[in-house]
This record gives sequence, structure tokens and C-alpha cells, in this order.
Amino acid sequence: MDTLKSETSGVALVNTWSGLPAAQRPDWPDPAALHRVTEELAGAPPLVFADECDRLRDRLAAVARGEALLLQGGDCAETFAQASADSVHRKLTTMMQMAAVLTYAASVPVVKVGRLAGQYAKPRSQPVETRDGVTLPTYRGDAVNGFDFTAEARVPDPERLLRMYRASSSTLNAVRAFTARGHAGLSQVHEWNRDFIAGSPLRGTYETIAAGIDRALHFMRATGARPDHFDDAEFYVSHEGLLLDYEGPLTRRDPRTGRVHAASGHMLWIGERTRDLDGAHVEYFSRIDNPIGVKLGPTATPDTVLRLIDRLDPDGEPGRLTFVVRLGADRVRDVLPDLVEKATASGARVAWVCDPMHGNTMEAPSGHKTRRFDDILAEVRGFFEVHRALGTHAGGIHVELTGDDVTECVGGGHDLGFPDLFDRYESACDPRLNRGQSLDLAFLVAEFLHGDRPVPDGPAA
Ligand SMILES: O=C[C@H](O)[C@H](O)COP(=O)(O)O
Ligand SMILES: C=C(OP(=O)(O)O)C(=O)O
Ligand SMILES: [Mn+2]
Repeated sequence: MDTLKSETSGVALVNTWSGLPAAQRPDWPDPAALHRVTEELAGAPPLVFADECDRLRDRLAAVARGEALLLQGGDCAETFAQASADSVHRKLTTMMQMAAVLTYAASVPVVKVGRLAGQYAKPRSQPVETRDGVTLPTYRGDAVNGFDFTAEARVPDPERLLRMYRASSSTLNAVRAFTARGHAGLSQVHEWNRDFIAGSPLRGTYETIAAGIDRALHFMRATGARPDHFDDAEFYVSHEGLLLDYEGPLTRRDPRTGRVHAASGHMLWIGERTRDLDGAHVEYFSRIDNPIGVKLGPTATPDTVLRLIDRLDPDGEPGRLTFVVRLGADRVRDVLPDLVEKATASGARVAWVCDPMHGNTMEAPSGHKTRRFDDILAEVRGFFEVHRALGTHAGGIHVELTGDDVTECVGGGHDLGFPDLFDRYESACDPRLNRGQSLDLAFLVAEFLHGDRPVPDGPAA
């Protein structure tokens, strides 16, 4: 009883956001229905627990200190229809395969965080959409309204917040089951990568990295280490904390420590469209103890960055704040250095991660929203080069991906073209890298990281 009381009081502790402007908040048509839903969420069990969030914060502290990389990935928009165990499993294995390659290339641990179990709400650039002369509200993610282009589907429905909670809960259950089973030892993951390489037109390029991993596995086995028993299964979940009508009621206070956590996911981030310093999102995020991210697009200035640090990480604790930079391949080299330099000079100890997706969105001749694989790779390369030039740590990548063979981004090993976008364009929002393109990215990033990794100290001369 005590616990429940304390948990509920967490909600009151963080409702200081409620009087502030909340950008992108849906126009819920029925306040009484919204109230019933938020009451139900306030009494629901937490989806994640404070100690798990703290462990991720420790892992991200290593990223901020330059001792680890973050691999954050998953759908732009999860959908209720796609919350199946198979679909979750394919995303997890794709990310494990990517992580194995990056770990080898960078010689540091890779922290795996899904855009998963809560990524159901979308900020949009336009409030309405017009098709064949009919104008309707835009789709804002399954948490808010329906994807179908009908007036009925597009009405925001707060009951969907409860469906979001249930879909997140079953997705998390699948994640926990897959990872607890420890089904994916390093050798198994490497075998999957070997299969991928065998079918790739770029196998010549990837062979050096794969052969290096082969040798490392042989070496481990020769020393008696058991790569199949290697505990590589730690996996966390994250989403954009866009809907404060969901996050607020799902906030919990740990009765032992008095600390307050968002109980909807291990890590939450603030999107590019909601990082207003005087807005509700920054206020809510300043009150929770989870590790958090903030997206930084091309309008971010060093002043924005310093003020965000001041509001969100005033104690300068590594692991608390990660900047997810999404500038575009053509701007990253110009805009990023000043942001990183000024933040570093201020004494901040944040992590820097590259989102090479959102600054590189374009329209195909067919009207499909798409991205070129080469732009994505170019932004990652630019991001790592800027950090190398500054002597700071490029902390990892944040990508929109799926484990399925969709055709939403062009280019990659199989060189998908614009006509291929008609085959399997299944995203409810932004175009994702498919499984093969995700692995292409991991191998190509590994290639340039491999040349950079620190040489272990040799014996004194
Ligand atoms: O990640 C999502 C999109 O980038 C965001 O929702 C904006 O998309 P839009 O310009 O199609 O609205
Ligand atoms: C909306 C997104 O990104 P951003 O806030 O960077 O535009 C997203 O990550 O899907
Ligand atoms: Mn997106």
C-alpha cells in the first residue's frame, strides 16, 4: 500500500510542466476521457524499474567518458499491428549483429538501446495533410490517432494511450524473454553476419573485418574463454517522451530513495521540435532521473546547448545527458565543431551521438519520403571526423531501422533505387534502413573506426 502511495505521489512531483506550453500536444477532444485514461495510467505498474534505468545511466557514463559506444535504433514509429514477438526478435538480432561488428572495430563495449516499447508518438511538421482535395489532421502515431486517411481515424483518442501502455508492456516482455534466454552468443551472432556477407555484393569490402572477428573468436576459444557464453544480452528501451499526458502519469517515485523516474522506458529523449527551454518537455525532463537525450538539429546554437545542459544536467554527471545530433551530411562538419567545443569548454560531460537519418530526409520522384544510404554514411563519417579533429569522443549512432527486408531508403549494398520504393514501403512515418542496409552501415562504419582504434600500450622500451 505504501509503495502504491509513493508511486502515485511521483506524478504530483513532476506535474510542474502542466501549465507550460507543450508543443505537439494532441487536441484531445474529450477532456473527461483523457482524465479517465491518465488516472488509469497513474495506477498501472511501472514498465521499467529505477535500478534498470540507473544501470543504463552507468553504461552511458562510459559512453560520455569515451570508454563505450551507444547503438540506439529501431522504428521511426512503432505500430500496434507490428508489436509481434517475431518483429521484435528481428530488430534485436539486427542490432546485436551491428553491435558485434562495432565492438570489434572500436575495441570498446557497445551499449544497445532500442527505439522500442514506447515509440508510438510522432511530432509532425504540418498539422494537416491534403490528398485529392481532402484535408485531414496528420497521423501522429498509433498513440494518438489512426494511420488510415479517414476523418474518423484521424481524431485523437486518449484510449490509445492505454493501448500504447499495453503494446509497450508486451514488447518489453518479448525483449526480456529473448535477452534472458541468452540465445545469441557471440559465435552465433558472427555466424549470422557471415551469412549476410555471403549474400552481399560488398562481401569483398567486409571480408577484412569478418576475418578479424574470426581470428578474435579463435583466440578467445584457444585461451579457454567461451564466446558462446559471452553475456552480450543487455538491452535497453527508449522512446521520444513526446506525450506528457502519458509520461506524466507513468512517473514513479522510488520509496527507498525518493528519486523520481519515468517508468515508461529506460531512456527518453526530447525531440527537435519540443526542446524549447521554456516549454513543458524540458521542464518534465528536468524532474526525472532517467538517462535522457536531446535531439539537436541545424538551428541549435552553442547557447542553446549550454542552456540545455544547465537545465537538464546541472551537476555535470556523465550518463545523464546525451546529445543526439541530426544536422545532415552537408552541415555536420560546419555546425558540429562549435557545439562540441563550447560544451566541452563549459566543463559539461555529456555524450555525443550521431542521428544520420533526420537531417537527410528527401522526397523521391514518386513522392515517397526517403533517404540515401550514402548521405547517412557520409553524416556518420563527418560526425566521427569532427570529433577526431577536436580530440573528443564520437559516442555512437542513433538510427531508424527494422529487421525486415523493407524498401524505404535507397542505396546500400544491394543498391536499392527509386523504383524499389514501391515494393515494400511499410513505415508509418520515416523511411528505415532495412536489415541488410543496417548491417552495411555497421560494417562500413567499422571499416573507418578500425583504422582509428587505440593501440594498446606496448612494453616499456
Ligand atoms: O521522425 C519523424 C519525422 O521526421 C517527423 O514526424 C516529421 O515528419 P513530417 O515532416 O513528415 O511531419
Ligand atoms: C522525430 C524524430 O526526430 P527529430 O526530433 O530529430 O526530428 C525521430 O527521431 O523520429
Ligand atoms: Mn523519424
